[in-house]
Formats: sequence, C-alpha cells, structure tokens
Amino acid sequence: MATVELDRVSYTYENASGNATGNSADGFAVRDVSLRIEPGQVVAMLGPNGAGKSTTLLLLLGMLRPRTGTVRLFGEAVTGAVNKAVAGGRIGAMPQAGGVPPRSSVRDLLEFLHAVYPRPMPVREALALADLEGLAGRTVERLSGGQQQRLRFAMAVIGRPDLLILDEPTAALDVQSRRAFWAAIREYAAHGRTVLFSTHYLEEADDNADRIVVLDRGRVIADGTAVSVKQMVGVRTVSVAASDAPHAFDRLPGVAAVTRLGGRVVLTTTDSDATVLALAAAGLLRDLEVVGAGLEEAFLTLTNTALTDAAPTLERI
Ligand SMILES: Nc1ncnc2c1ncn2[C@@H]1O[C@H](COP(=O)(O)OP(=O)(O)OP(=O)(O)O)[C@@H](O)[C@H]1O
Repeated sequence: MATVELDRVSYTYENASGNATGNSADGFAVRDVSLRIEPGQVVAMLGPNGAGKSTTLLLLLGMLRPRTGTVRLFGEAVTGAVNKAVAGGRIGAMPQAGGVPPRSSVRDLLEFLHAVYPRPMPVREALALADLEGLAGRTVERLSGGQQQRLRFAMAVIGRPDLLILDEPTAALDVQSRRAFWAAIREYAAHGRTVLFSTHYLEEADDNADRIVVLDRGRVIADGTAVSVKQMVGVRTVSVAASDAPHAFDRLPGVAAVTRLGGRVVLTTTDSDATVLALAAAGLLRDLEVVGAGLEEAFLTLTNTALTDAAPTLERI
C-alpha cells in the first residue's frame, strides 16, 4: 500500500469574485497531479515560486480540498483537515511558518505534544534531533527565525510519524544548521519512514532525496532520481576558450544559457552534439570541454523550456 497517492488532483484558488487566481495560464494552482509515494522513500518536491508545491502539500494534509481527483494517505481517502492519520500521529507536518504560541516555552510545547500523541518519542530525544537542547527553557518569542524553524521540526517529529511532510524546512537556517538538519532527517528516514519535502535548494534535493518530483505551473514535469532527471533533459555544459569578441552563442543549436568565465565561454545545452558541430563550423572550437550538467542546470532547463501538456515519462523508482 502506498503511503501517499494523489490521483489526477487539480486545485484552483478563487478570488472574491469567484475567478481562478492560479499561476498557470488556465488558472490552476495544481493541475492533474498524480503521485504515488511508497513507504520509506525520501522525496523532494522542487519547483520555482508559485509552482504549486505548498498547495500540493496542503491538499495532502486535507487543509485544501481538491476540485477534482482524489488524495489517499495510507490507503485511506483524505476528506477533511482532521484526517485520521494526522490525528493519530502517523503524519507529522512542518508548515512554512506560524502556528506556534509565542509565550510557551520550547519544553512546554513539546511536553504538551508528547502527551497528545499515542506513541511519541521522549521530549529529550526530540530536543536533541532538532538541536534545541540548550534552548528548552526559552519562550518561542525569544527564539530566532532559524530556532523557531527547528522547533517546528521537533513538533513535527515528536509523534514519531510514519510520514513527515516538510514545506521548505531549511529556508531560515544558516549553512551549519542546514547540515545538522539534514543529518537529523536522514537519521529519521533511516528507520523506514517516508519523508516528503519541498525546497528551492537543488543541491539539497540532490543530496538528501531518493527521488525528485519537479513541479512547474501546477504540473509535474519530471519525476525520478536526480540522475534520471538530469538524463531526461540531457543537459550538458560545453565550454571553449573564447576571445572577448562578441558572438551570438545563444543562437547556437541547443544552447539554453551562456556564461562567460575568465577566458572561456560556458554554454548550457540540451543538444551538445549539435552545439559542438556549430562551434566547429564557426571556427570557435578551441580547448573544448563537455561535461554532464548538475541538477541546477537540469532544473533551470526543465522549467524554462516551453513544455508540452504531457509530463515526460521517466522510469519510476
Ligand atoms: N491563498 C492563496 N490564494 C490565492 N492564490 C494562491 C494562494 N496560495 C497560492 N496561490 C497561487 O497558487 C499558485 C501555486 O502556489 P503555491 O504556494 O502552491 O506555490 P509554491 O510552489 O509553494 O511556491 P513558493 O516556492 O513560492 O512557496 C500560485 O499561482 C499562487 O499565486
């Protein structure tokens, strides 16, 4: 049984006059999204601003109701905000912001949640996992943004959920806290738990997820391992030594982006063969280097290219 199952889910937000306000041309915030996540997977949801990541997570949690399609968690249809799985502690969610009473202390909040859930972890374990041991006595209003984010993480995991949903969990964290945070997530996931997180940090998705789902304008445009997402777009960088003389590199076949670096020009291309042949024809082939691109380039290419309606099919994992 899948932990998460979205079947052709669509959603539109409506403004006061009842018109759809979504980002896609047709007003959908999320359009025909189908997603199946098996137990134990760590899945990253990637996409530019307004792609529909938060909306998808809210639909999953039953905080929004799909206009069409169905959402199932642990095999059961999600029909309202207080879904049985959420109430029973099987799902822990870390929303983007808010929802924490400012006058409570870190320890009081965690002790309260500890008493609510049927099979919680000890408060000290949640404090340690979120690196909050030194801050247990502090009130929420005296925590920094990053510390509040770590507290929301502790609140999401203390019930020992089978499914952990994290909406941009590292947005306010500095580099060191981010590293500690991902180590904690990996430790949590190592026990066969399922984790779904959204992020703008592509290298985080690459480093920490088994699978990456790329959303753009409300649709799933790629779904697979980081390697398969990169292969799907076949993005490479082609670089040659170049003089300062202007040349319309961006007009060469396959080229999606042009960067000048020192004495070289670096071309991000979806068709490296065609790009190299065109460079040769133009007499510009000097000190050629062709390398497979990173996820960053793949992602930018995926979300910048004019896309057809159908999501490309990748080998599912
Ligand atoms: N409460 C709302 N009312 C109206 N429209 C909304 C609301 N929330 C989101 N939208 C619209 O729905 C679309 C998807 O937004 P969503 O917040 O799901 O994207 P996202 O991928 O999470 O973006 P970000 O990375 O910026 O958080 C966008 O066009 C957004 O403007």
